[in-house]
Amino acid sequence: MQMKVVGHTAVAAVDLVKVYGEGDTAVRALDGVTVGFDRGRFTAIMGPSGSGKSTLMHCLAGLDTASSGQVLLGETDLTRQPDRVLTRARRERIGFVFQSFNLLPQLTAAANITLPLDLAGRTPDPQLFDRLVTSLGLAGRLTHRPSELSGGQQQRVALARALVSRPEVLFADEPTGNLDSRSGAEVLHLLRDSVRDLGQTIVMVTHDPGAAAYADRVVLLADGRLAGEIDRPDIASVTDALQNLAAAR
Ligand SMILES: Nc1ncnc2c1ncn2[C@@H]1O[C@H](COP(=O)(O)OP(=O)(O)OP(=O)(O)O)[C@@H](O)[C@H]1O
Repeated sequence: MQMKVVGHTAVAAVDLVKVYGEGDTAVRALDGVTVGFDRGRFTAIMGPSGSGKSTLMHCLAGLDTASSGQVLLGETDLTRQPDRVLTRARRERIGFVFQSFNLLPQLTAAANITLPLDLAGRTPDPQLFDRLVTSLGLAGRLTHRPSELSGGQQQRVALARALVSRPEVLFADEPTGNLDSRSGAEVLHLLRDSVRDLGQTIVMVTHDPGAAAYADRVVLLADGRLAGEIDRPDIASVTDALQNLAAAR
């Protein structure tokens, strides 16, 4: 199946299949998923454990290769690129925020934020850097090392690091999974602000209906297939949808 790339789609999966293993033990983690993610929108991917959320995100982000189907990042079909192009796309076009903050302990917050750009030989845009550290509440923390920062502050450094390169898509994998509820809410607010203020596109995997309620849209997966979506979700609509999916199993 060919999908026409429309200008407002930042990243899309087209009839995406991912099979782990072979023969009797093969697992069809993605079973023909077609879904697009609009530019400048915040989408959460949800579904029961084992439904394929992480696999979908990893394939969309070029961290894993699909068995068949396409992943379109803008106009680039990531499934047809050699490793070096994939590596460049991950470095230059995609941002990541993970549950574990993945900061380098020996570097200051400022050096962690600019590290990917430094490695790529690019100079950070000073205005964007200042705007991000101010809006993320990090201005007074730039010379601190990760061990001198709270979990919430470390995740905000990771967010600044992801945003400072102006990625086409920011992928967030359970970004609040290691945070207390107050720091988690702060990070979710900041994700939403980056969509509103910078036009950032965000795709987030989460188990938490409270986190998903910050998104503009929820995409539901079950057994490796698309199982519905919710526009302008709130906690009640997401909780109901997840309960319906669990009851249907
Ligand atoms: N590397 C792997 N090798 C074999 N099977 C795998 C591998 N990674 C994932 N799977 C299987 O693929 C299916 C989908 O897994 P995936 O991690 O994408 O689901 P998920 O919805 O993110 O789950 P969770 O909510 O528990 O993190 C599961 O059945 C899982 O066991």
